[in-house]
Amino acid sequence: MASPLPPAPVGVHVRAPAKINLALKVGAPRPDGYHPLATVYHAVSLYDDVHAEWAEPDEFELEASGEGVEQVPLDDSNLALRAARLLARTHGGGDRLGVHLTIRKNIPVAGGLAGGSADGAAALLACATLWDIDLAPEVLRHLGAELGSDVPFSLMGGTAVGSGRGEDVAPALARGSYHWVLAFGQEGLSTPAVYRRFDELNPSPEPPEVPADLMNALRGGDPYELGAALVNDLQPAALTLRPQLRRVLDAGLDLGAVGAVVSGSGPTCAFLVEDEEDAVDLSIALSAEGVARKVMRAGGPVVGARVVG
Ligand SMILES: C[C@@](CO)(OP(=O)(O)O)[C@H](O)COP(=O)(O)OP(=O)(O)OC[C@H]1O[C@@H](n2ccc(N)nc2=O)[C@H](O)[C@@H]1O
Ligand SMILES: Nc1ncnc2c1ncn2[C@@H]1O[C@H](COP(=O)(O)OP(=O)(O)O)[C@@H](O)[C@H]1O
Repeated sequence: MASPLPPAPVGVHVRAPAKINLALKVGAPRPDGYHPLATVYHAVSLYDDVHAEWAEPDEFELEASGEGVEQVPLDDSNLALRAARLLARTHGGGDRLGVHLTIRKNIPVAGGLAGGSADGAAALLACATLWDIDLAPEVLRHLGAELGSDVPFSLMGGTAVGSGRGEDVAPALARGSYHWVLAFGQEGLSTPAVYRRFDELNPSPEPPEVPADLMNALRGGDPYELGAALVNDLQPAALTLRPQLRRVLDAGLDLGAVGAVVSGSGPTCAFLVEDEEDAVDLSIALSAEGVARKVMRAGGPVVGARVVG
């Protein structure tokens, strides 16, 4: 007797990574209010998971659980729901599609780690797979840019240079893998508020450029060079809004990190160390200092949003 066919998949599971900005250079606001950026994104091994399952036609449903879930909007402003609706509207071919999305969060909300963007990217890919909509990666990234400036990078992953408002991404020439320790803040920071404070602190910033020393360090793959080259123009703004972050950064450096930087608009602080052993040591020591809500290890670069299983 022929063996029975495997059951049809009932859903799609996509995993998408957090990012840190190894460099974040910011210019003066454009007429549309966005700031021109020259940034180097780096995807790290801290992930949100999104499951997509069929729902009734025109039904778009969402549930969420995990880290910081009480701060995740469950209405139409959620980036995963927005992604599903955008894809259905633009590439659904007039079909009455529907989806039930389940988000499992590990990336802290409003942490400067692009957790919402990861969910948006994951939902785009999960729905495209579920609904059998075959799109080229650049088309998916183009759709992602409509959701948020960081979403195209969440799809791409790796280490990449971001320009425009951050949505134009191109893989960076980078060697090696890096060990990070991440220190989460007590409360999130609002990205628009940090950009506004940047404007107050920098009335006429230079046009942003990716720092040559950082690109050289990435080409060489040396953590010490990379540690010395980490830079974030939003860091002074984040520090004036959250002065206690200075203590976190200093504690990590005193305890042996080879580099320290606030990730994006903060408040997560990212520490670079030489190897896995140093990452274990630093994460234990930093936890014992009691300066952060939670301390985690992560490696990078990792791939962008991917279907799992
Ligand atoms: C600061 C960065 C650095 O990678 O990351 P996070 O700290 O949020 O993770 C990003 O620029 C955040 O990107 P993202 O969170 O996707 O922002 P968007 O949804 O596009 O925009 C939210 C708001 O941030 C401000 N914004 C964002 C991007 C940009 N280049 N200039 C801006 O001024 C605007 O006030 C905008 O209304
Ligand atoms: N799926 C989502 N997960 C987290 N936040 C989301 C999501 N969808 C929309 N948001 C909104 O996006 C804001 C920024 O969240 P997030 O992407 O986690 O931080 P950041 O922009 O600092 O990287 C949150 O405060 C929340 O209001």
